[in-house]
Amino acid sequence: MEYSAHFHSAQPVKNKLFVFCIMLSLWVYMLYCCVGYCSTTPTFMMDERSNRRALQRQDPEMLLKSQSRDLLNNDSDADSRGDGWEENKGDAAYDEDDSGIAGAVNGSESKKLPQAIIIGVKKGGTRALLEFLRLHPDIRAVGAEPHFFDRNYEKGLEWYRELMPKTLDGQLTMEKTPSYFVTKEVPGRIHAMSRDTKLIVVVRDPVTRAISDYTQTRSKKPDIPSFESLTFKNLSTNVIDTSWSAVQIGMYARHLERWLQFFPMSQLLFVSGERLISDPSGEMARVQHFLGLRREVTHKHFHFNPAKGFPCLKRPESNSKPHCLGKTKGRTHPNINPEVIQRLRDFYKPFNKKFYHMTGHDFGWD
Ligand SMILES: Nc1ncnc2c1ncn2[C@@H]1O[C@H](COP(=O)(O)OS(=O)(=O)O)[C@@H](OP(=O)(O)O)[C@H]1O
Repeated sequence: MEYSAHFHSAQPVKNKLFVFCIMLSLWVYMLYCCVGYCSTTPTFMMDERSNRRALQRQDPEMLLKSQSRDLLNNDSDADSRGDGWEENKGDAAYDEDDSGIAGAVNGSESKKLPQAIIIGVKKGGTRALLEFLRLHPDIRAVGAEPHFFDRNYEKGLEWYRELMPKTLDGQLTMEKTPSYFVTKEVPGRIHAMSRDTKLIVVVRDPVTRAISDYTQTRSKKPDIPSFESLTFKNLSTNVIDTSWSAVQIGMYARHLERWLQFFPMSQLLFVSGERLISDPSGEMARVQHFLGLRREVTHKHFHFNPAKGFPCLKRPESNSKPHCLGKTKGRTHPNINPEVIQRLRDFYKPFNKKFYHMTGHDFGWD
C-alpha cells in the first residue's frame, strides 16, 4: 500500500521530466539550426560532411599543388591565391577576405555554384575587374582562383561549391580563373554545370598581353630566353611560334569559336582591358547591366593614382586612402625590339579582325 502510494506520486514527476527532456531537445535543435548547420544540405550523413570538411582543410595545399606548373607555358601568379592588394590589408571590404562588403550579413545564407564567371584572359585585367565587382553589395566572389574546370574537375561540383562564399538569395556568386578561356574542355564543363552561366572575358591588345605574360614569367625565372627569341620558332625564318602560350592566348577568335559551340553570344560579355583602366566606371556600368544588377559601382569608387598609373579603389563613404592592386599588377614591361612587335601586330591582325566581327565590337588594337 505504501509502495503503491509512492508509485502514484512519482508518476507525474516522471511525466514532467519526459516533457522537459523533449522541450530541451527541441531547444537544442533550434539552437543548432540558428548557428547555421541546418541550412547546408541536411540530408548529408555525418561522415560525408566530415569528408567535405577534410577536403576544405586540404584546399590550400591542393590549390598550391595544382599551381606548380611549367613556368614557361603555364606559370601561376600570386594572383591565383587572390592576394592582389597593396595596402591596408585589414580593410575587410578590399582585401582578399572572401566576405566582401556584404560579408556582415547573416541569416539564410548558403553556398551556391557561381552564376557568373570571369573566364579570361590571363593578364587582361581580371583581378581588377573581380575586385571592382566585389564592391557591389549583390555580388560575393571567391578571392583565389579555384581552377576547378581546368585543373580540379575530378574533385566534383560539391568540392567547387564548398569553395564559394555564402550568399543570400538574390546575391550573385562569382569567381575568376583566367585560364578557362583557353582550355579546350572548359566550355563543355561549365555548360554541364549550368547552361545559363554568364561568362565575362576581359580582353587586352594581344601584343601587350603577351609582353605582360612574359614579364610575369621572367619575374619568377629571370634566366628565361628573350621575348624576341621565344616569339619565333626560328629567328632566321621569322615564323611565329604559336605553341608558346604567350602568343597562343592572344588568338582570341580561335578560343571564342569553342565557347560559341556551347553558349550563345548573348551570354558572353567582353570587357576592354584598356577601358577598364581609362574609364573604369564606364566599363563597370556595362558589366553591372550584363549581370542584371543595379549600378552601384560608379565613378565615386575610383581614384586614378598617377604614381601607380592605374585606377585604385576608394569607399565613397569613408576618408580612408584609396586601395591599389599589388605589385604583381602593373609591372614595368621590358623594351622589346620594335620590329618584333610589328611582326606580332601583323600576325594578330586577321585574328583581331575576326574577333571584332564575332563580338560586334572594335577594340582598337590595330
Ligand atoms: N586598376 C588596376 N590596377 C592594376 N592593374 C590593372 C588595373 N586594371 C587593369 N590592370 C591590368 O591588369 C593586368 C593584370 O591582369 P590580370 O589581373 O588579369 O592578371 S592575371 O592573369 O590574373 O595574372 C596588369 O598587367 P601588367 O600591367 O602587365 O602588370 C594591369 O595592366
